[in-house]
Amino acid sequence: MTPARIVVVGTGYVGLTTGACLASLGHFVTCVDVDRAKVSRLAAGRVDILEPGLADLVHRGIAAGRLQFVVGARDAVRHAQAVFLCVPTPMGAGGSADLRAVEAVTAEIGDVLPAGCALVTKSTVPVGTSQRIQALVGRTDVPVVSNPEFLREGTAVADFLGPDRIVVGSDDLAAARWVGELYAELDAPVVVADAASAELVKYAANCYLALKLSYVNSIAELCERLGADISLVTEGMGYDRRIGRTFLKPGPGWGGSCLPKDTSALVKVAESVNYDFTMLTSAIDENLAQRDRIVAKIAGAVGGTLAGARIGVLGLAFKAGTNDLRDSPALAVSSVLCALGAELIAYDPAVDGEIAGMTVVDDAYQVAKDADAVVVLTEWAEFKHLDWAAMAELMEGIDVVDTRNLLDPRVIVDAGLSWQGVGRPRAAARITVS
Ligand SMILES: NC(=O)C1=CN([C@@H]2O[C@H](COP(=O)(O)OP(=O)(O)OC[C@H]3O[C@@H](n4cnc5c(N)ncnc54)[C@H](O)[C@@H]3O)[C@@H](O)[C@H]2O)C=CC1
Ligand SMILES: O=C(O)[C@H]1O[C@H](OP(=O)(O)OP(=O)(O)OC[C@H]2O[C@@H](n3ccc(=O)[nH]c3=O)[C@H](O)[C@@H]2O)[C@H](O)[C@@H](O)[C@@H]1O
Repeated sequence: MTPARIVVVGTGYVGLTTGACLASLGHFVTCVDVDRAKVSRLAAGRVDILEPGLADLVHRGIAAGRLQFVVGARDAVRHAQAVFLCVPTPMGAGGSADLRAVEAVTAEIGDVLPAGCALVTKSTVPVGTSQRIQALVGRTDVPVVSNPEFLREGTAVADFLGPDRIVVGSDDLAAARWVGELYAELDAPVVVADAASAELVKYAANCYLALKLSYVNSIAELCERLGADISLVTEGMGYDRRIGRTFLKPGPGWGGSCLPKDTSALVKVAESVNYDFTMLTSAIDENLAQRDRIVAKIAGAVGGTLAGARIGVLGLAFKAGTNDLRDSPALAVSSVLCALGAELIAYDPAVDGEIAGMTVVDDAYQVAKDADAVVVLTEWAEFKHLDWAAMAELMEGIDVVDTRNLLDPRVIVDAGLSWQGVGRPRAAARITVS
């Protein structure tokens, strides 16, 4: 297709990835943000988030004259053919999606958008938002199109350029199709839908993933109580193509910047049409229960009392491959441990700086020093390859709680330590009698 003039508003995980990737597909993209310092850094080619390939695409886009960064959406959109809204939609008071940023940008640019320019929501927004935006713009010559984004943090560029599908929805189907064509270079099915269906796809997908994870954490709990091994159970389940092999790993609960807020928002959307979405509220409750079970497991590892215990924490990010701490289960577990009186020494390969309630150090061995127990909360591969015999030497206690089932229990036991994971049999340290 002929390259289009595109404006992307918001340069976070989604906006920056969208801008840089659309530029790499040949479009002319202007990225806008309210954060002046961020815009200056990006204009100089400096990318702060940990996303493989993103900095490279930004550099190439700038060098090719197809990508620029500015402050001020109102001026930027005057010649745009499409404006992508990629601003935050966090959990608002009461649990619904907070649409203030989406509405603020719409109000800022509505009257200066050129006729025919598509106003595209890539931010995750509840059903009905397209209509709301259309009403706010108050113009019939500006079609509003929902184009939800499914990328994951840590693999944002690869996900954007190799998506499972592209969803475009609008009550103006021609506009939706045109937005779909902006991705023509990509080899992906395009689902063209009405606005409400497109908006709901996003929540339905994220909430399904959350349901799957809560289910797997529940099965892991059953494994512990019944003497089964979740790694074998999920292996056996995963070969069934109807179930699939991904999103079957138990952990300290699911988190991140989206699953928690999106599950909460969909419960609220359901409430607004008098539907009590008990299946989803159960998944949310189960996620809190999982965190509490993990805390209990850690307490058990230090003899039942966390007060005064020194716990070494490996991993703070909400999953491996990102430095994003938003709604991180690792932080949620840590804050309960801290509230119960534990002393926390933490290390994450992608996180530095101060975090309340813990001492953040810059290598894993410092975490082990004098620790009563070491807890793996994020599944960074490097934790697997630590010298666990050296870790054991440094530790005061012998317990390793591996909430991601990341480590090889034999390696831990060979190092003279005890291992316990989630939903798997424990591997106790061998007692050597001299
Ligand atoms: N993070 C993710 O992996 C994914 C996020 N989403 C959705 O995408 C949306 C954005 O999420 P993230 O990229 O994670 O957010 P983010 O917090 O990383 O970035 C948002 C950016 O928007 C800027 N911004 C805020 N208000 C603005 C305004 N009025 N004008 C211009 N810029 C403004 C902020 O300064 C920030 O740079 C959310 O709705 C989220 O649910 C969807 C798929 C994946
Ligand atoms: O809307 C969004 O923001 C995005 O939310 C998630 O992506 P992301 O937040 O990057 O993280 P995931 O990889 O989905 O992981 C979410 C949480 O589930 C946990 N998880 C994931 C997989 C698994 O098997 N087990 C498990 O505990 C992770 O550790 C993490 O805490 C979705 O996977 C994306 O498709 C979606 O676009």
